[in-house]
Order: sequence, then C-alpha cells, then structure tokens
Amino acid sequence: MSAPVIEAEHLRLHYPVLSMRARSLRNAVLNRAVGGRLLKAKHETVTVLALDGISFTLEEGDRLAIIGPNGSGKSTLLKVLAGIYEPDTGRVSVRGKVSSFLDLSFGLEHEATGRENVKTMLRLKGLKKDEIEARIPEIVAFSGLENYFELPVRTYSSGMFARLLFSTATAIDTDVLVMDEWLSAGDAEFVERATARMNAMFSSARVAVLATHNPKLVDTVCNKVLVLEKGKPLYFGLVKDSPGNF
Ligand SMILES: Nc1ncnc2c1ncn2[C@@H]1O[C@H](COP(=O)(O)OP(=O)(O)OP(=O)(O)O)[C@@H](O)[C@H]1O
Repeated sequence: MSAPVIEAEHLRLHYPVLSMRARSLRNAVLNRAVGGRLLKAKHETVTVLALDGISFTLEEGDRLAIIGPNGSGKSTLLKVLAGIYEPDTGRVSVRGKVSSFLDLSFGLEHEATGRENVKTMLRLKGLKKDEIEARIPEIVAFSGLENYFELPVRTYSSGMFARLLFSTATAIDTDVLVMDEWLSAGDAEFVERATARMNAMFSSARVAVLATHNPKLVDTVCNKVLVLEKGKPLYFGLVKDSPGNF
C-alpha cells in the first residue's frame, strides 16, 4: 500500500486571545484594586484551545468532511493542513501540492488591475513567469470579466471579485484540496459553471478535505468524516459507519 497522503498526529493549537496588556483599562482598575500586584502578570496571555488532540490519516482517494458546531475548530484545522498555522504540538505531514482557497485574496491590491492581481496571486502560489502567462487566457475566459480584467479591482462588484478569485484559485493544479465550505459565487450562470469546476477539482484531487455544515455534501461527496466538538475529535472514520446524522 502507498504512503498516506495526509498524516496528522496529536495536533494541539492555542490562540492567544487577550494579553493582560490588551486588557489595559480593566487592568488599570484591577491593578489599583489589588494594589499593583497585577504588574507581575503583564506578560501573561489568555488563550483558547482551538485544537485538542486531533489525529487522522488520509489515503489516496479519500474525501474527508470536517463537521462540528460553530467554533469547534474546523477552519483552524484546515489552516494547519494548509501550512498557514503551525500547531503548538503534534505533527502534520502532507505529501503533495496543497491548494487551500483559504487565503484567496491574500496579497490583493485594490488599485491594481485584475490581470496584475492574478499574476501576483499566482506568483504567491509559487508559479513561475511562463506558467503564469500560460494560465492567464483560461482565467480570463472562465471569469467572463472581459474588459474589466484590465481595470483596477476597486471598480469591481462583489460578484466580479468572486469571479476573479475563483477563476484564479481553480486554475492551479493540485494534489490536496483543502476547502472551507463549497465555493460558489456570482450570478446563476457563473455558479453553474463554478459548481461543475468544483466537482471536477474535488474528484480529481488525490485527497480532498472539506469543512462543512451541509449534511448533504457529507453524504454525497465524502467517504470519511471527522466530527469536532470544542476542538476535540468525537469521531473519525467512514461516513457510512459514523454514528448520527449530519
Ligand atoms: N484568530 C483567532 N484568534 C483567537 N481565537 C480564535 C481565532 N480564530 C478562531 N478562534 C477561536 O478558536 C476556536 C475555533 O475556531 P474555528 O474558526 O476554527 O471554528 P470553526 O469550527 O471553523 O467555526 P465556524 O463553523 O463558526 O466557522 C473558537 O473558539 C474561536 O473563537
């Protein structure tokens, strides 16, 4: 059997939420009340434990749904898988090129044109100049932006913006697809084409991971599920063997 595509072992991650310094007004009042003793705690940070002991392995062909209530750690786990966040402890190894769609508009410049922004986004994804040039005609065509492609993105409607980001993000070859909800954006005509493209990408990736609140997607496009609650794993395994309905 070939090596797993994703191995996550005992992942834990805390977010710093409030430093004692950030609570300065409350601090000042408190500090006076306790006669200055709070100063001793000035470097302390209040944290939230967003991931607590997450382990799983995904093989070639697996389609994982991550489900759980708001704040259960889904997006945080996706960011760890995409290499955006480092876990505090534990280890994640991903074999292959990851497309995450989580940081789509990262680096976007509002005064720059659609074309210039596409180049920047692809460069940030690690593509070389000739690879970028080769992809642009298809991105222009799929986005349907026509002349708007040459205008600053500050002139775009939100639908146009979504077209630009989606067309660019899905123009990149990927081994491992990591998504926060199913991407679809824009007007009805574009949503139809975008959905078809998402389906194709989702089924052609070696491994795909989707965080979702949509039970229908879990049943129809995924074979495995990880159920999170307050950052802890409640269940990981095959959708067909999982307890409860989504
Ligand atoms: N940047 C941040 N700073 C501090 N705390 C954060 C940050 N991002 C998330 N959290 C906290 O971490 C926990 C997990 O959040 P996360 O966004 O991963 O949950 P989620 O399951 O994706 O939620 P949702 O379904 O609402 O998108 C929550 O308690 C949240 O408040």
